[in-house]
Amino acid sequence: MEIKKENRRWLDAMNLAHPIVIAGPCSAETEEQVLKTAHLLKDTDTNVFRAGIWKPRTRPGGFEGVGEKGLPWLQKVKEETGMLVTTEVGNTDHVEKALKHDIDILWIGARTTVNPFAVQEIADSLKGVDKPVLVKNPVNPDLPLWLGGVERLQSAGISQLGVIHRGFSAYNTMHYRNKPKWHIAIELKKEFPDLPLILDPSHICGRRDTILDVSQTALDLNYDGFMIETHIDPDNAWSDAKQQITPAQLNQITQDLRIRQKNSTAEEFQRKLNMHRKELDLIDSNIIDILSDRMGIAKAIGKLKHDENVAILQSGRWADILNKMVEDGQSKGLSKEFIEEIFKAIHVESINIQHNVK
Ligand SMILES: C=C(O[C@@H]1C=C(C(=O)O)C=C[C@H]1O)C(=O)O
Repeated sequence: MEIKKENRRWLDAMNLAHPIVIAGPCSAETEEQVLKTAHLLKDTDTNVFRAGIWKPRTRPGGFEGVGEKGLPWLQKVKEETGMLVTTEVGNTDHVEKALKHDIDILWIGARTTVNPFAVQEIADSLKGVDKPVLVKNPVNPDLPLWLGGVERLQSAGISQLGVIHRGFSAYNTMHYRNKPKWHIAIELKKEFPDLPLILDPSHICGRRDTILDVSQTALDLNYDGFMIETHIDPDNAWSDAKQQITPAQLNQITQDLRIRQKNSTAEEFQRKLNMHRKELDLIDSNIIDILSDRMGIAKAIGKLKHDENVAILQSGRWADILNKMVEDGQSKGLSKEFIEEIFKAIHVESINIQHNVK
């Protein structure tokens, strides 16, 4: 897949002085709730109004969205506020209805992106339609699957594209609802720098108090903007109540965010940056040397075990190492999560190396 500047023309054409802000309720509930929220958002940095019309719920029986009757409410938002409007489409019927009501931007949700059949059907039903389509990451941390969704749209002739990072389901999410796994978005940005990348902190955080912090991380990583769930009365929202914020809170967040410039040519900045980068290069080489030495020793242990017919995995020893390293790391300001991730990767590689000892 090749992504060109042309694929981000919908965003560039807006000529925004700040990252794009897509805001609005998780779900359209009533016409009054939609319009009240929209009128409050009109006076913030919000550029695009969002509202879920069809809601994919984990279990049946909950509120599954108001359906087609909510689409005219979005049209009214457009007429009365001038904001563009967007909603999620999960099948061809949604696409047809959203187009009939002239929704400006469509997005494909995380639970749809996981299914190539569903994405292909949506892509086919969008043939000849010149509207931006944004693809949320699949619930599982699979970058090729995410990009595959974009590629299916592109192959169907949709040229205005973008992706939304909403985090990934995980067994142990710590304080997130969905783990951000920033490295996946960093990888995506490296491969496709022109593909608009939008953060959905609401689904990553699952709560209100961490939205600013997570959004700032995205700005530090040069994201193009945000999709943030916003409701006039979040506590009484019919879906995702815990993570929605009021328009006033959204306004505060967008004011508190620090927008970074992409780079600086200031001489002193460049001199110091280059110096520190040289230091990092040296340390990175040392890390590789140390890892290679460690794996050499693991190989020797593997040989001993092989000759003595002893199992490779030694859970007690491994648990001791992990505990000790987490403790050591924390005493030096490194987070438990980070140390665990690194040492789990080291352990798996060590096991693989021992496994290959003949
Ligand atoms: C190297 C060993 O084998 C495995 C790998 C370990 C490691 O790389 O530190 C620790 C315990 C074992 O699960 C060992 O038994 O010490």
